[in-house]
Amino acid sequence: MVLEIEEEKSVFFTGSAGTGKSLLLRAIINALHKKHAKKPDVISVTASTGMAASNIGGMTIHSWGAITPGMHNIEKLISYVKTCRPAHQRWKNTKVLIIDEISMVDGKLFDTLATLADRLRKKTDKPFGGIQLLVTGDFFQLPPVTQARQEPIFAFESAAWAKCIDHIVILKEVFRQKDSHFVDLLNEMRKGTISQQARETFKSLSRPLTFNDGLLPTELFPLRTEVEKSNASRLKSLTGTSHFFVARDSGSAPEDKKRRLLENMVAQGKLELKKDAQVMLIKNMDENLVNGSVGRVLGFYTMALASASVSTPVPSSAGPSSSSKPKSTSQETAATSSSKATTAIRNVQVLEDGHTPIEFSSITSPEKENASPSNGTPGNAKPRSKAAKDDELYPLVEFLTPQGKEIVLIMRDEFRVEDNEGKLLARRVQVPLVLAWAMSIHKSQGQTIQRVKIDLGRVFEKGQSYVALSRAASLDGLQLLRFDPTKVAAHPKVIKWCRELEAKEAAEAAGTAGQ
Ligand SMILES: Nc1ncnc2c1ncn2[C@@H]1O[C@H](COP(=O)(O)OP(=O)(O)OP(=O)(O)O)[C@@H](O)[C@H]1O
Repeated sequence: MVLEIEEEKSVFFTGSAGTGKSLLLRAIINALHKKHAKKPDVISVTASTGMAASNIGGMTIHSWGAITPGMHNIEKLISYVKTCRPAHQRWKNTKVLIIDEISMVDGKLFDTLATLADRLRKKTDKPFGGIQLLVTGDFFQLPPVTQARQEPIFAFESAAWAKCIDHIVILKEVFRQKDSHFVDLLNEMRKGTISQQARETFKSLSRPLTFNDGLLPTELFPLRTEVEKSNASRLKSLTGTSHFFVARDSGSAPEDKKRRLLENMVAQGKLELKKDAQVMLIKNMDENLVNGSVGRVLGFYTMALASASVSTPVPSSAGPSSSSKPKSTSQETAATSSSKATTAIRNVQVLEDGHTPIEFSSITSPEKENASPSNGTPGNAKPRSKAAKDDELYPLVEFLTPQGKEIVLIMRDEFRVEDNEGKLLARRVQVPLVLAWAMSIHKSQGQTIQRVKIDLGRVFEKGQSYVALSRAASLDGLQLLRFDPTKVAAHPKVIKWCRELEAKEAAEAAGTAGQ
């Protein structure tokens, strides 16, 4: 595939859930940015949804191309693009266009993009105006959003697809799930041929999941209202004091538009948390702590106190101030700072009570926090001068990660919406957490979740079941209620397309072997 990309061919790489498409895409983007460091605007990074785009540091395909959703009149679209100078420049300057989560790109939109590229760029015989496409996603996952449950038209059905895509790569090895039995079950779902044995296994997953660390499986729902209801009732049942985090909002959009933009953000306007609340991180920090990591709130502490509780490694002379020993965490070293992660204090050490930060330094209470920590390495903390001023109490969260557990103080982070010209329309500064007893299947796409609960009785759209089930890292971490084989069926158009693709791949492989 590297060769094909270097030869400037347009490539679509796909594979079932967890085969590493996102990881590979990030590596490709990094390599391209390095290669074109002197002319970064020749690389355009986009995705079908805002969430997928933010995970790869890109923008939605609609924003990138200045496309008004639902508008298919090419002349009007061309006139509009020409009034948006940055978008027009992007159309003219881009050499490589990356599109992630292609399964949610409507076939008609794909044709529109191809026509716009032909019309807005210098004349060429090459398809898509000569732009090299690097496209990824899995058509067995969520389909394009349609009006009134109309039949979706997938990108592979568009006239432009066959002309533009030169090379298709199917990734085969699944990395998310280590258990080959689980991988086989998910593959049966993909193909729409679920054996009797697989049915029995799926049915047996209705048992309750219990863990002794207070973290419950995250329940995945098709609708946002169901998610909100479930999280609210769980939070209400906790007896602790509520801590409210009110977002600091700003931006230059007119008030009405700004309100709408802010309402659509994953980060909430008013986040209510309590000790023991189950939460999910909504920003990527590194490979270990990602958008989707689930944890439990241990308590609320200042940044200075948490900074004083980080140790690299635990200094022999500076043990905890009480006789209690540090509770072991999977990572005994403080995290190195990452340019993206500027709003958390990583690897906070706590006492044996499981929630109180150890004070390695001389700081003993929030009141004394102007003192500088002598031993602690404040992980990714902001400079001390800012810390001294910041006396807000932030949630200290114990996250469950693929490497074990990590305790982190989560501070405020920035969420932005910009227009086609890069102007800041809306900005929200908020703690990057949401309640995580429940979440929507839509938001879970792309994530790996250690513990998942799904009620298939609620699922109504093709692809939803596969996305939901394939988020689970293991069968041990999956609870499945009301299993119904008809609810896990993939879209027949996708099954047919995939069979043809695999048959073509097998024929090509046989041809190569026979030469
Ligand atoms: N080559 C690899 N070696 C080891 N682990 C990998 C590799 N590729 C991916 N992983 C891990 O497997 C998990 C799933 O990877 P990733 O999210 O990239 O898959 P995906 O194909 O994009 O999945 P989905 O379609 O469900 O979004 C991640 O935890 C990732 O770190």
